[in-house]
Amino acid sequence: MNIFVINSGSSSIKYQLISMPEAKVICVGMVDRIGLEGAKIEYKAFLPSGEVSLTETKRIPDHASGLNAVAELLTDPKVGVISNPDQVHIVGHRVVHGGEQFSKTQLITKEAKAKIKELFPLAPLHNPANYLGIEVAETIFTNANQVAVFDTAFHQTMPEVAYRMAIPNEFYEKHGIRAYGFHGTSHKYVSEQAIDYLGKADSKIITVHLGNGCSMAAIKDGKCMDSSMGLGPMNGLIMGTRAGDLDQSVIFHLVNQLGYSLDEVNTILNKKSGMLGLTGFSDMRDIRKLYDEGDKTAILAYAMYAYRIRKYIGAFAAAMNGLDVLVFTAGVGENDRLTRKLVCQDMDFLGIRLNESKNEIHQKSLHEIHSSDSPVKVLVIPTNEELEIAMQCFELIG
Ligand SMILES: Nc1ncnc2c1ncn2[C@@H]1O[C@H](COP(=O)(O)OP(=O)(O)O)[C@@H](O)[C@H]1O
Ligand SMILES: CC(=O)OP(=O)(O)O
Ligand SMILES: [Mg+2]
Repeated sequence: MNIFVINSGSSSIKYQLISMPEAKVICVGMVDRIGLEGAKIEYKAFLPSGEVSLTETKRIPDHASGLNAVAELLTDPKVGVISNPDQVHIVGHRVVHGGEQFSKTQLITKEAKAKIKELFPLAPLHNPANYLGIEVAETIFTNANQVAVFDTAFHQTMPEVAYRMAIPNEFYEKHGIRAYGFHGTSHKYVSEQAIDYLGKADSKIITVHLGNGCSMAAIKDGKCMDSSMGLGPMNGLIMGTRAGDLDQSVIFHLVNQLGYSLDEVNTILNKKSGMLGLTGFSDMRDIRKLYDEGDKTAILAYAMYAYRIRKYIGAFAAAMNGLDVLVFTAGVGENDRLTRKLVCQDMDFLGIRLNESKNEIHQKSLHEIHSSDSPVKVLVIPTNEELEIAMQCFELIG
């Protein structure tokens, strides 16, 4: 059974065609910089005759043209992996916000689509792009089942004490204002990998997902107990372009004293803050270069980025009354040794002892980076949201 997974973001589409149940990747790629100068499509296919990789730079005005271009590559007589779209049996979509309506993977029906649309205001950077991905996929893969896998679903086990906010009850009861948590597919995938690796289902785990968006989860006995993200994917950690936790009075000050509109404040906090606001760059590789040159803004930004993560480690260890495993994942977590080193420094009181030379070795698979006497295991685990989505689709329909 062929499952085509679409991870549709605000300016990119990541995709994989996976054959299940053997979890064999048939092709993988990404459409980047949609609607911007220098848009490109990356495509890598594993054909019986060998591997084919190509990058096409072309105008991609919107998600629809991006997905159509990918579908053309999939069925291309030379580099394609299928002869027509009907050879895709399921299309699995990452949908970021599922609210309280969706705590599980869901077949996409008319009603489900309407509910996903209702959630646009809660994840304005993500859900509209996810929705568009569904609409376009329905026109290309007309005979496939369309399935939604929600970022919020894994976090639905959080206890009320963690997800409720101390504002008047009616806002929760009538309007669903509460913490939801995001990147759940990734937190679920890496925590299950950690449990399998250690052979201990009743572990107390903290997963640290550091990509463009960053979040942490507290996971006890395989269940999510808390998340650093809230109503939308904005708060908690310092991210590429998002501020994370912020004193609410900053918003009122920006509006009432400095004259910004609420829309402008939203753009500032979502797109112009975080590492970008502090250093002028959102990509950690650029910031690392500045850091190595001794740039003071980069040194401070790195210190703040790590400090925020450290505070959440303390909080989540307290929430679970202990900690067995700390997991780093996603682009920064898997690759940036400096971040891991700064996070784990002086965490001895919690039982976290990093082995600095192990931390420096780059490996593309699950590996340990703690010292042999460390009570807490520290693991780097590559995430694979696309594979997790394919597995959940297969479980639902296959
Ligand atoms: N070798 C590396 N060293 C440091 N940071 C890296 C490296 N590779 C990727 N990254 C970081 O990972 C981020 C993207 O992570 P990713 O998980 O792909 O995010 P997203 O899914 O949110 O787009 C980039 O912005 C970059 O900062
Ligand atoms: C939920 C979220 O922040 O997603 P991303 O990291 O893909 O922006
Ligand atoms: Mg991601």
